[in-house]
Amino acid sequence: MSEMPVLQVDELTGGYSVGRPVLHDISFEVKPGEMIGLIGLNGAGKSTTMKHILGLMLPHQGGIWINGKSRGEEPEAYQSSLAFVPESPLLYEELTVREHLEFAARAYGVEPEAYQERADRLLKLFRMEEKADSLSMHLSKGMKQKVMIMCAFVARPPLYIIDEPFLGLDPLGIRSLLDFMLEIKRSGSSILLSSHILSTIENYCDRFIVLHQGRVIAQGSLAEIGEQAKMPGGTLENIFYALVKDGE
Ligand SMILES: Nc1ncnc2c1ncn2[C@@H]1O[C@H](COP(=O)(O)OP(=O)(O)OP(=O)(O)O)[C@@H](O)[C@H]1O
Repeated sequence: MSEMPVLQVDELTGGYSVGRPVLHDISFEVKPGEMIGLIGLNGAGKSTTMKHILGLMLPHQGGIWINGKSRGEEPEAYQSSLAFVPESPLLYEELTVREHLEFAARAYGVEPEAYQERADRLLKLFRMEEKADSLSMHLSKGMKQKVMIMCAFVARPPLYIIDEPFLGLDPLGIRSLLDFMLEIKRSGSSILLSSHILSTIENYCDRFIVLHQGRVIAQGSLAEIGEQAKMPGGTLENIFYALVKDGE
């Protein structure tokens, strides 16, 4: 019997108004310990897919299950099974970095000891120790992005949804995030990651889902989508380019 997916998206049609879907018949799965790259041009539907998974938007058709449960069936279990890193940082200006981490830990019911250990580790990893007691309004753009990332990783849910996390991060921050995501994966959690920086994610994701104009036009490992694009052995960027050009 195959392993139960952490996330199952089945024939999802959805969007911002019922008569005008922007997602059409999207199906894919994320298995435990997998890192999946969701890639597509601007407006392809990556963030909209994520908003549906997060429960911020309701499917017009089809369904979404986390560990076999839909949001309608078990809203609390569903919601506590995922953590989200949004594309642009949303912080409370008058809270410090540490207060943000504490707030996130409390929201996810993280035990104080585990919180302390994780917060110290994350502050060190993202070189934010000196800023731990700074108000978020006094942080640089990249530092704000790091706070969002650290808040998500203070919790240990089975599924992380991460929307274009690299923008604004310096090269050390990008490397720290990639290495940390590998560690999270090894511990059994799964990651759905969207990014335009294809060369960065190429060697880190187990599989890719290529969205184009709200449809999945290819999915699989780099080798598999390379075959689908008739470009075996190609780089992710070349494969992606061939797929979307064909999809026009
Ligand atoms: N709040 C909104 N209301 C109506 N339409 C929207 C809204 N947000 C996005 N859309 C539309 O939905 C479609 C998919 O957009 P989405 O934001 O999911 O793309 P994306 O793949 O995340 O793009 P990007 O790479 O630019 O972040 C686009 O046609 C966009 O215009």
